[in-house]
Amino acid sequence: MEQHSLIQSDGSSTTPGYMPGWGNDFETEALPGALPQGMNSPQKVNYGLYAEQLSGTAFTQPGPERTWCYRIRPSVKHTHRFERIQLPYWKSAPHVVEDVTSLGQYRWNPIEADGSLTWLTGMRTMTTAGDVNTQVGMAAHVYLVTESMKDSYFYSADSELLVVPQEGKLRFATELGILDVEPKEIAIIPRGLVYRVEVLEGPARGFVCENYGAKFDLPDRGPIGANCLANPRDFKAPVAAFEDRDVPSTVTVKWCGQFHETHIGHSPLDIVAWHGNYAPMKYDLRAYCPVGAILFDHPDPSIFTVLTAPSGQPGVANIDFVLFRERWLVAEDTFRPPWYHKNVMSELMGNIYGQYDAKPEGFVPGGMSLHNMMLPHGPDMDAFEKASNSNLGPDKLDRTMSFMFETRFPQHLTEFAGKEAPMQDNYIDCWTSLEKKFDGTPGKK
Ligand SMILES: O=C(O)Cc1cc(O)ccc1O
Ligand SMILES: [Fe+2]
Repeated sequence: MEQHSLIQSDGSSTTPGYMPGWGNDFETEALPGALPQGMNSPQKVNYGLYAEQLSGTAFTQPGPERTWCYRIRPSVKHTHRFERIQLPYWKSAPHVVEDVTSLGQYRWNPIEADGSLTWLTGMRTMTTAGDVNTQVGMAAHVYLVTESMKDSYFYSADSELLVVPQEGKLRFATELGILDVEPKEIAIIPRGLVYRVEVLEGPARGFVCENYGAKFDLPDRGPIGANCLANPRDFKAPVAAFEDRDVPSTVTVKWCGQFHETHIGHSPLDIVAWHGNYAPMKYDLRAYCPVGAILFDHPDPSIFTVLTAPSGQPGVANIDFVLFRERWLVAEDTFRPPWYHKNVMSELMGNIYGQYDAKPEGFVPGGMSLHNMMLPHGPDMDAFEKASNSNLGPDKLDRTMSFMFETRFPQHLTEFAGKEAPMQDNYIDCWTSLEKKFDGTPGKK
């Protein structure tokens, strides 16, 4: 066995296997007969395994999500005494920096990795919103990863993580199995799940939405019906994979915004079989089927929602994850790019690759922008002029993918975002040359 790999039921250690279906009740075993049938908690489990439940929702919540795990050692054996450690670039809400103002339109160039960084040391928080202690809101991060975690594991008690790779390829070796993810794919890592992150192709860069609140779910499609947007079958959970390795290891826990570390004598990725509906997932964004205007006008971008995390108030998301991908533009007599607007929600955008229609220049792959609550924004001068004057045949918006983390809570810049990250100081100039066309006479100008 390779030192840092999981053994799978077919004996291979490098090719992850996946099971389809968002929210499915999965069952999977890496050794035959390891999964109890007909019950969860038999007096003795086969192979001498321990049964352990991982509850991702309150026991009594409608539609509970939980997974039963059958493992070599119970997790409690993994958690002796915790020692506080510092990961100064990973911040949690509430976090308002005195001399950094979040009121403004902001844009950043891609952040580059500096030195050797792991999933933990390479996490750079850009914004935080809400409050991790009351389980509302989110944080937006950029990750820069050059090194695999070695005998080192992590879980977040605070949050589920939505991972949006932009460069490089990562492996999430989790308690429930392996997920490999690369640009144009996403991963969703649930609260409480232990994993290590390995670099398959580096350096790796991407974005993370850390969701402190209720889990991401597929949006209701309303009148769209039962199909399109993100279809449940395109989400994949890993098959069970475990390792039986007795080596000194560390487990880092994120808990109420603080990081603590404990030492254990073995790999915690020791779940041989599991069943349930609380699992990590990956999704290929190329499977997303956009629905949009086919005659005139520009619908609200909620039509491009991939996943939504509810806030408790119907229709008002704690977070929407929205995808602007390749699509045909066919609307007649229409200004086709996003309109100018102010929004009660706060919009953080990232560019995965290509050109975004409202910002042909400056919003580059790996870059980000922030348009906070009720701050006006919209197409830059070039986009406005082009879209106002072009001949409107069917146009393919091709080779492009950007996304938005949109939250009902204002997003506060971290010190890193305000002072260290490559902010474009001249961003708001992209609108200054929009000139007055009005001269009191009717007619289109
Ligand atoms: O570029 C943005 O600001 C995101 C966005 C896209 C869109 O199509 C409509 C509104 C909107 O906020
Ligand atoms: Fe917007």
